[in-house]
Amino acid sequence: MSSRCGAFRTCRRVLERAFSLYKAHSIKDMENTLQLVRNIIPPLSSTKHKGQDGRIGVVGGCQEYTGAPYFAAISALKVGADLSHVFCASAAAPVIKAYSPELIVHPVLDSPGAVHEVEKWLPRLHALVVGPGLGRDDALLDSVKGILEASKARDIPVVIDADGLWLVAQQPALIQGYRKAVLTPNHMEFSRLYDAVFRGPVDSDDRHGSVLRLSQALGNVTVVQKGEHDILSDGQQVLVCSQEGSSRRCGGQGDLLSGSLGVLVHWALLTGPEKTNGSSPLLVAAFGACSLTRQCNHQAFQKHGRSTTTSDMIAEVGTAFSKLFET
Ligand SMILES: NC(=O)C1=CN([C@@H]2O[C@H](COP(=O)(O)OP(=O)(O)OC[C@H]3O[C@@H](n4cnc5c(N)ncnc54)[C@H](OP(=O)(O)O)[C@@H]3O)[C@@H](O)[C@H]2O)[C@@H](O)CC1
Ligand SMILES: Nc1ncnc2c1ncn2[C@@H]1O[C@H](COP(=O)(O)OP(=O)(O)OP(=O)(O)O)[C@@H](O)[C@H]1O
Ligand SMILES: [Mg+2]
Repeated sequence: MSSRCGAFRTCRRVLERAFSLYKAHSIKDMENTLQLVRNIIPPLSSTKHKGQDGRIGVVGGCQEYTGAPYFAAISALKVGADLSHVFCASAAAPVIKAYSPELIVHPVLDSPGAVHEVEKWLPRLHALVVGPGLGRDDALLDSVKGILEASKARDIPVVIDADGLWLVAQQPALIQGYRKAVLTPNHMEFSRLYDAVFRGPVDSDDRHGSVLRLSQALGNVTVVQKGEHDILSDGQQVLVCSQEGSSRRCGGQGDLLSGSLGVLVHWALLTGPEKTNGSSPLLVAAFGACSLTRQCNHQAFQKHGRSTTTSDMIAEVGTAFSKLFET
């Protein structure tokens, strides 16, 4: 048998597995995957010290966008991280600090030594969320490139969202093959990434195939395409999250998702694949963050209807988490 033939068969097996999973993704499958999420959640215990359940860093926040990094960082805390840092441009720092005394805010991203300033903290961080409210200034993006390289060198998991995905679309090699990266594109961000990698437009009739292919082309980086249903793949499996949300599409929901995912990724990697039934821990973590965000949206909408905002959703994180994962 030629190696080309073997590769074709392997590829077909992966596709068949992925497609059968997609087709079979019923309420029962959702419940089974939620059970895997429950397995990665660390017990609350009086023997643990501060920091053990997660020290998360968010890289983002500039003059224009201060809400996005705040939403991501506060969501990480509300989900259960012990400490949440924000590394932002100096103009954003006082604003973010004023939103919350709970966040540790470093006004370093636009300083000449930005990479070094963030690198100093990396040994103390369990995961980074890169991109919410980062903006697209070339100098900031250049520093973020250095921060990503430094995180990879230390094997730190990274969730890449928003303008972090803009950077990855310019330079896919930055995360190529880094298995501890999760990308969380919205509709537009996914199209941009797909176009950058395949030099052609997405087939909008084949969302799950597109997500699977993008993950494979990037060397099995986990990809979460957000939308009416969230489609998740690690290049092997495709999962669909259809947890009931609402029709309210206020800005900032994606930031809640990426911040939550920062913590869940850390917990999932600590737990390991034995507890996720062979599925990738990162894929299970991503499914958890998608379900949680949508459940927060659902609960907030029941109370606030059309006036629902992301702050209302963040207020629901505790009860949504208990309902989904602690039943
Ligand atoms: N409070 C804050 O500080 C917040 C700050 N944020 C920060 O803003 C920065 C830019 O992020 P982003 O998401 O606006 O940029 P991007 O993905 O280029 O989208 C731009 C355009 O794409 C389109 N579009 C989007 N979805 C679509 C869909 N489903 N289907 C079809 N089209 C769709 C839509 O185009 P339009 O409809 O206007 O033509 C949209 O206007 C980033 O740093 C982020 O973190 C946010 O986090 C929010 C809270
Ligand atoms: N049409 C939809 N129906 C139901 N839920 C949706 C829909 N579109 C997005 N969502 C949910 O909203 C959340 C955020 O996805 P969205 O596509 O709005 O991200 P985003 O554009 O990055 O948000 P942000 O404004 O924070 O940047 C996800 O949990 C996703 O499942
Ligand atoms: Mg976004």
